[in-house]
Order: sequence, then C-alpha cells, then structure tokens
Amino acid sequence: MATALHFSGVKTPCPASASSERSLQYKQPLWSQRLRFATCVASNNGFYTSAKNFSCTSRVLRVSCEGGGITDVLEKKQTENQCLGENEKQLTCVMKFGGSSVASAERMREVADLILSFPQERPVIVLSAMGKTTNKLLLAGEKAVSCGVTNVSTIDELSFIKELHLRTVDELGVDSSIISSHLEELEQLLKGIAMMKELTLRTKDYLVSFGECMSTRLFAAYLNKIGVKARQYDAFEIGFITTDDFTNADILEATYPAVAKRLHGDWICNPAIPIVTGFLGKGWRSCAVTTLGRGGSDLTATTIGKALGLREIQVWKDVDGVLTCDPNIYPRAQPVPYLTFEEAAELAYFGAQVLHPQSMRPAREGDIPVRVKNSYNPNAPGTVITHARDMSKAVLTSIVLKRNVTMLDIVSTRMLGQYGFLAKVFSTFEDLGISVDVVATSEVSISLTLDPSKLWSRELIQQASELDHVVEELEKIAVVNLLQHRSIISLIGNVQRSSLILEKAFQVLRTNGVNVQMISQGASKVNISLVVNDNEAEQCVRALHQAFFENDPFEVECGSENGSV
Ligand SMILES: Nc1ncnc2c1ncn2[C@@H]1O[C@H](COP(=O)(O)OP(=O)(O)O)[C@@H](O)[C@H]1O
Ligand SMILES: N[C@@H](CC(=O)OP(=O)(O)O)C(=O)O
Repeated sequence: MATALHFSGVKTPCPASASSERSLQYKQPLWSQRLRFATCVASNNGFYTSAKNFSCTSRVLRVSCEGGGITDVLEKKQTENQCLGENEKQLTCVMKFGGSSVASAERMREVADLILSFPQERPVIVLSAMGKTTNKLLLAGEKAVSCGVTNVSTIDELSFIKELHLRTVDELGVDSSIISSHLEELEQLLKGIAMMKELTLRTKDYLVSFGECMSTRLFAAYLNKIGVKARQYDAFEIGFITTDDFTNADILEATYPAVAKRLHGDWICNPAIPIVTGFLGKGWRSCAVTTLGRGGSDLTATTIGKALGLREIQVWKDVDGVLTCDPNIYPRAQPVPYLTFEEAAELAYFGAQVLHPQSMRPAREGDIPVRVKNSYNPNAPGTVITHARDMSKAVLTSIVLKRNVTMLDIVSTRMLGQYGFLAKVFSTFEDLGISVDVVATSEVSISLTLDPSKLWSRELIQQASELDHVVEELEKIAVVNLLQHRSIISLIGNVQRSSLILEKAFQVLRTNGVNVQMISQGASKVNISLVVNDNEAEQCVRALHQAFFENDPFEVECGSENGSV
C-alpha cells in the first residue's frame, strides 16, 4: 500500500527521530500507514522527521515540525480511494460513548485518547448528549410550557446547557461557531413552546436532539483540531428511518442499506472517522426528528454495526460492564464477563438501565459481538455479549429490578372451559396499544403486568385514564383487580437449572418475610420473573445478590430453616 503513495514538497530539514514516528501513529491511526511512509520518505531524503502536529484533507497532508512552528506541506498526488489499501476500505467497529463518558471537555479528551489508543481500528463513533443534557432539555421544555415567552432565557436548565457547551468549546479550543446556531435555535424553540404553552411528543424529540447534535459537533471539531480527520453526522440525515412513535420510535429496515451506503461511501471517497449522533432518527411519514427511547444511543450503535457488518460493537459506559445487579441498589455488584444476546436482551428489557431494551436485536441479527466497557477504566475486561456461551457452570447471571409496575388480576366471570378468554383479554390490550410484560395464567384467571416504559411517554393523567379504560373494558368479561406499586425482580440465568434457582430464591424471600405475588418463567429459558411490592423490592435484590453471588455456594444450596440461606 505504501508504495502506491507519493508525497512531495517537503522543504524543511529536521533531525530524524524514531519516537516522533510512534507518536504520529498513535495520534493518527487512520493515517498511520501513510504517515509512517511520509516520515520515512522525508527522512530518507534528509528533510525532516520530528513531526508534531498534522492535519489531512483529501489532497494535503500538513505536518508541523517540533521546535519551531515550521509547517511542511506534503502534497499527496493520488486520490483518496486509490490510496486505500484493500483492508482499509472497511470500517472495523463501532464505539459508542454514553453521556457519562463525554460529560466534559476533559472527558472528551480522554475519549479521544482512548479511541486513538486502538490504532488498528477504523471505528465509527456514536455519541450521546453530554452528561445529563437530555434530562435538562426535557426539564427546560416543561418549564417553558408555563413560564411565559419573556422568561425563557432565565430558565436554569437552558443557562446550564449553554454554559456547559460554551465552556467545552473553550476548553477544547474549538470554534464556537460549530454550536452557536444550535444554541440560538434551542432558545427559539423554547420560546415557541412557551408561546404555544404546549410540549408535544414530536416537539420533545426535536428539543432533545440538540444534545446529541452539539456533543458530536464538539467532538468531531476537537478530533480535527488535534489532526485526526473526523466527520460529523446527524443520524436523521444519513438514513436512520424510524416509525413515527415520537419518544419511542423503532428503527425500520430501510435504515440498514441507507446508513451503510452513506457511511461506507463517504469513507471510501474520503476517509474520516464518522462521528454519529446516537438516539436520533427520522420518522418515515412525518420526516421529523424522532428518538429511540431513553438510552437509545446503544441501539444506534448496534444498528450501525449490523448495517456495515462490522467486526465488533463496543458500548463504553461508566461501569465495568454489565453487572450482577444495579450498583445503585447494591454497590457490591460484580461484572458479568459473558452474556448471550438473549440474556442481555431480557436483562435490558426487564429494566437494567445499562443497555437499551431493543439494542440487542440488530447485533443478534448481524451476529456481531457487543462488548460493554468502562471508559473510566478501559483496562477492565468488561462484558462480551455473543450468540452463545458455555452455560455448563452458569446458574444465575444477573438480578434485575423493574419498579413501579402495574399488575392486573383478571378472573373470568364465565364457566370453566370457556374458550377465547385469553384472546379477548389480549385483544383488549392490543386495541388500547398497551404492552404486557409478565403473564401467568390458570384455567379461569390471568395475572399480568403492564410495561411502564410504554406508558412512560404519556402524561400521568392520560396514564390513569388509560388504566381506567383497560379495567372498564376487561370488566365486561372478568372481575378485575388493579394492583399498583409492584416491582418485577427478574432472575436472568440458566433456567435449565430453574429448580435450584427457585429453591434458593424462595428461601431468601421467605427469610426476608416477602410473599411473591406472581411468578413467571418465560419461554426464553433465561428469565424467571417474580412480582413483589415496590417497597420490599430493593431489600429482596440485595438479599438475593448476597445469596447467589457472595455466599459459599454449598451454604447457599443447603440453606437453613431460620438463618442465612
Ligand atoms: N445490571 C447493571 N449493570 C451495569 N450497570 C447498571 C446495571 N443496572 C443499572 N445500571 C446503571 O446503568 C448505568 C450505565 O448506563 P447509562 O447511564 O445508560 O450509561 P451511558 O450513559 O454511559 O450509556 C450505570 O452507571 C449503572 O448505574
Ligand atoms: N441522551 C439520550 C440517549 C442516550 O443513549 O444516552 P446515554 O447513552 O447517556 O444513556 C438519553 O439520555 O437517553
């Protein structure tokens, strides 16, 4: 590949230095081959080597030498795609960094270093909004509804967002023009919301999109500033086509070829690290900006992974991988080294905030391994999620809690043996567009829980009236008992060993005086769900964690009547 390149125009002689060559490779992985060659040509000709900074456009490679601000311009004579070696024509992996990983200028610099510490990779980068920007944008929107147009500029969250992004511009040393129009437009939008006194789901999505649009622009500008060629993309401009379910849109199939064509096409014509907004899409009918549900950048990453058929999808978080339970509930949670797609999907669906519920689907379809890593602790091995893993020793993998769940006990008013009862119950939910999580049935009754995330996007008042409506409809065929403030504890693991899991679990729950109100073992064979009262749930998770992950396994298996399990 190197011999196909031609550089000329080097004018300034400098002493040769091997170490500069290494630092060039480190800083500029995409160009490392070419730079090594450029450096080599230069030193061979007795010109210079100690290159310090460099930047590349499709035609010009600019290298400034150490010790004197001398800039040499190396004209690259051939066109970009002719220059790409056979194995450089493919992007290799996705690296997604969540809000916690890009919360400040310092964190962005660290993330840039982290990306560049993998010079063998040609990554696509997916970023979330900085820190808690999405929450702040939503709060600002809610305040705008009632604060009056003239008070919009004093909304605390707006000031916070402006200050954070402008400080980051400053600290990264990039041009403020890359985000100034977004900040102005954001304020205009909030004024519009204040004028209308209304924040629709569609407007909410447009509002939160500013977070990702700005973080990616900042990061791409920073990479370009340090000489690493990067190109920013808004996902809604490059083919992320979704349903029009604002705040919770689904990716449509057309996305895959469109995204692949755009990212791969650009890379081939003019290689630059793609920096893509996570979380965002474009509604196929409305053509408006949509979002993929909270935490949706994980789904953006796996979608790109599948679209481009990449080798690996890396999801960089602020924890050492997927843990045995939520560390906020129990800080002694431990990393889980391996998971299957199925386990990870159940875990995410049943509430583990670490992964977006839908994010495993594209990875599983494309059979692309997902690695969950800690951007604060890159040396930790993290969690690798693949199609299959050795389950011979696996019992329990992780404990997940989903709070604030609504449970319905539905008892048929008809006689035993009546057919069509289940069908009628579920068609009621279908008609009302409400999704059901966990189900347990007997001949004449059904207990089920309703997915709070599907109700989440609706106003509380609307949720209450929808629940009333559900009960009203079901009461035509059954006696209905609505039970609120329940939690689902999901035991994700090897359900081939369900008796062992249940034996231990019930021992723990009995010791803690907790009665399970519903139990379900899904067809997936990786999940047993138990429904308990909200106010008992965290205590249960801690006790279950101690029993399954911390105690001596022999002690746990034997248990005792009145003490620790
Ligand atoms: N089982 C779990 N494993 C790991 N993290 C979990 C788990 N359950 C909840 N979490 C929480 O998820 C957080 C990471 O997810 P998220 O905030 O979406 O990350 P990011 O914004 O970096 O994408 C962790 O900080 C942790 O508090
Ligand atoms: N910014 C969006 C999307 C996202 O994925 O964020 P994070 O990766 O920080 O969870 C959110 O807060 O929901």
